[in-house]
Amino acid sequence: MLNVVAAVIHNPQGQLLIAQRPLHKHQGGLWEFAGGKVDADETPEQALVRELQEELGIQATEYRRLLTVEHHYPDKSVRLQVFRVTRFTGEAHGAEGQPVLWITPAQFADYAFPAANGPIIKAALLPEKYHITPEPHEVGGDLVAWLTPRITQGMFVCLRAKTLAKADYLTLAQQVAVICQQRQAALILHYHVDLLVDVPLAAGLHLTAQQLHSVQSRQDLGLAAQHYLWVSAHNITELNQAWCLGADAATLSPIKNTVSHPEQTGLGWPYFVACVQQAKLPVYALGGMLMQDTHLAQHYGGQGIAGIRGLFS
Ligand SMILES: Nc1nc2c([nH]c(=O)n2[C@@H]2O[C@H](COP(=O)(O)OP(=O)(O)OP(=O)(O)O)[C@@H](O)[C@H]2O)c(=O)[nH]1
Ligand SMILES: [Mg+2]
Repeated sequence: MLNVVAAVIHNPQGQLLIAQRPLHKHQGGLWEFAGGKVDADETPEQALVRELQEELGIQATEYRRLLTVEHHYPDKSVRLQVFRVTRFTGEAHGAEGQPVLWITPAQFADYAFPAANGPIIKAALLPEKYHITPEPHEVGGDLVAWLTPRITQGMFVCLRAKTLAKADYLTLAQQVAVICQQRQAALILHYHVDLLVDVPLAAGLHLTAQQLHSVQSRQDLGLAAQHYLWVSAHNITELNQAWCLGADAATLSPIKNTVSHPEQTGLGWPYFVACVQQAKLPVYALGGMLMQDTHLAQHYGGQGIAGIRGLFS
């Protein structure tokens, strides 16, 4: 397996950098995330910094792991360790003569990428906060009315309503799906695997840790490639299982002690750090999170925070 690092690079305008692969190279002519092969004597982090200097003339100064993708092309197998680069010095340009572009998230559909890049593009578009809804009865019964002013562009909204019967959940999901579409937000259905076909506007599915143990593969869930699969995990074993299943992101909980689950002791940030260092998929800290924990979770290697009470404004 060829070890490769690649970088999802952000600029302060919210754009992402893509580069065109030289025609004579593997997957030539297609667009990619800058990066290249990890040398034998290098860590992935060293390779990342070196490749970005060589290919773009920039010095990466703030980055964290995003995901690992293993892909088998007919002629070679690659392991892409992808980083999110959030700060750099210098001006990015095609230092090897290759065309480079800053594009908005909506523009990804306009460019052709190698087959391995599907999950990378999805991960690149993940938000730094994952919004899980309260139960309808916790907000006076009318969750649609409660959500309507709160859903904004780019949000990922996980519709979690364990107290509702399946039929009521479906009705609610169809209503929330329309609001999400209007706001360009992504609706993630929770638990009800078979309802995805009834809510074509939904962007994906969120499995409980218990469901994770009973599902064999992503295919069994009837998900299309563009659907997001989220998983609730509570330890590193479940994070690994989630990656093997082809999940796109996971929550790790409970990080802190919470009012909602007083019987569970928080895992704590040191455990969060240990998990995200080994995880091959984007991880969100969940359990007692407040807005101000976002940067802390990212500093510790997570993609951000997930939450119910602390997150919706
Ligand atoms: N850098 C990069 N490589 C990718 C991406 N997607 C993908 O499948 N690859 C594959 O991963 C491998 C990385 O190779 P590379 O050509 O960038 O390696 P490199 O910069 O060290 O170049 P060189 O040794 O050819 O000069 C290639 O087989 C390429 O097709 C991507 O988004 N970025
Ligand atoms: Mg390269």
